[in-house]
Amino acid sequence: MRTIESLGSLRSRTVIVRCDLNVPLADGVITDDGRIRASLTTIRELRDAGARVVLISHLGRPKGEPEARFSLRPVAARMAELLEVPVNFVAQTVGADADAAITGLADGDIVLLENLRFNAGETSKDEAERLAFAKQLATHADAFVSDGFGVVHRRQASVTELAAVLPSAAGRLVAAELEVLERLTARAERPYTVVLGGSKVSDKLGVISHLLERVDTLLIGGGMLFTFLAAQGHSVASSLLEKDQLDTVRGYLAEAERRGVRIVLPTDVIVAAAFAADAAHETVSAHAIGESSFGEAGIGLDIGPDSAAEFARVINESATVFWNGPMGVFEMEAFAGGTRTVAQALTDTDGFTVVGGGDSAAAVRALGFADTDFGHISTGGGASLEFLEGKQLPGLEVLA
Ligand SMILES: Nc1ncnc2c1ncn2[C@@H]1O[C@H](COP(=O)(O)OP(=O)(O)O)[C@@H](O)[C@H]1O
Ligand SMILES: O=C(OP(=O)(O)O)[C@H](O)COP(=O)(O)O
Repeated sequence: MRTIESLGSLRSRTVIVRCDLNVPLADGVITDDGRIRASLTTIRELRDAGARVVLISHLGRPKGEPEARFSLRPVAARMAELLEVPVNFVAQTVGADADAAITGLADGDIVLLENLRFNAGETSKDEAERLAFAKQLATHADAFVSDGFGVVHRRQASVTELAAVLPSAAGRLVAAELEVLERLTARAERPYTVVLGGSKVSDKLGVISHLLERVDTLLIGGGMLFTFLAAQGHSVASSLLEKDQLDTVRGYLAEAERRGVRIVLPTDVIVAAAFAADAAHETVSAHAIGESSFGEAGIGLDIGPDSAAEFARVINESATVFWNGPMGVFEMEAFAGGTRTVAQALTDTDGFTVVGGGDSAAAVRALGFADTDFGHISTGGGASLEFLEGKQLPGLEVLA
């Protein structure tokens, strides 16, 4: 992969840096700045080299037009604090204000543009539209550094097309992530366990068929577990469910059995009356979610204590563990227990452990664990999962 060195001298050159600054926010306040910190190495290096630095990123999933709650403005402020230099924020991604801010940069200056996904071209399915948007982004730039590891699995304008219209290279975060994640591919020490949870269920179900070729055990928690329970014929009441994936999941269960891969599903679940921090809740058998006191209104928001203990036991016996996706709605204390037990097990095991994903990383830090408690904390969840399933990632292919 091309490195920053391949771009030659960057003094007085305008360099666009694609970061993944998609941080969790609560009422406009950043609750975990891990992804901002992870992007600083490349930014500092470019600044020190005398480059004029233009930072771009997405935040959340706005649908091609501006939405105030997804603004990157708070990120610029936090980045300036961490770098201890000004980071100018422009409330526009492309257009006259962005042009003026970029052309006005002096050597070493940094500007952060507004959320890429406020523009339909960024995530368009139409390659010509993505290319047109990438060309707009590239108007005043001399080079492109791709450092948003969390999005390298996305075919989006700022990830793939931008790399084609400018001299481009991988940033230091992307390079560092790949170096560590290599240990989770063919060289992974066995037994190898992958723990899956979170809420991006349809994205993550897709990786399972390839993971079955590579791992010994899959532990399933988070929002994804209900599609598995439903596929086995159990009622899940109002829990998160991907109805159109039931047959696919039945296929995974059969395939796992054929291959001798263990898929461990929770045996107990914490069911709540509503999706709220103070909702009434109770622990029920995973096979009787519909029979909780809340009937069909019940929502499964965490794995139960027996399941968490079983997951911990499997993790402790593993030589390699990759974990993506919280086991429950950890943002609410009543539903953080499963995530806490799994995090503790990763810190206790002698095996090599990797936690991947914006929310998973935020979860372990929010629960009081330190980055050094794990072998590696990856900034990418979906990206690292697709990498370890052996897929060619579009955002990396364009840098080869
Ligand atoms: N049972 C559940 N129902 C609904 N949401 C859940 C459930 N379990 C976990 N979540 C949510 O999943 C989110 C994180 O999912 P995801 O984005 O897939 O993880 P990551 O960013 O680590 O890849 C968290 O905000 C958490 O509240
Ligand atoms: O948060 C992210 O991914 P993750 O939840 O898999 O870690 C990345 O910023 C990618 O975001 P996306 O899944 O909306 O493309």
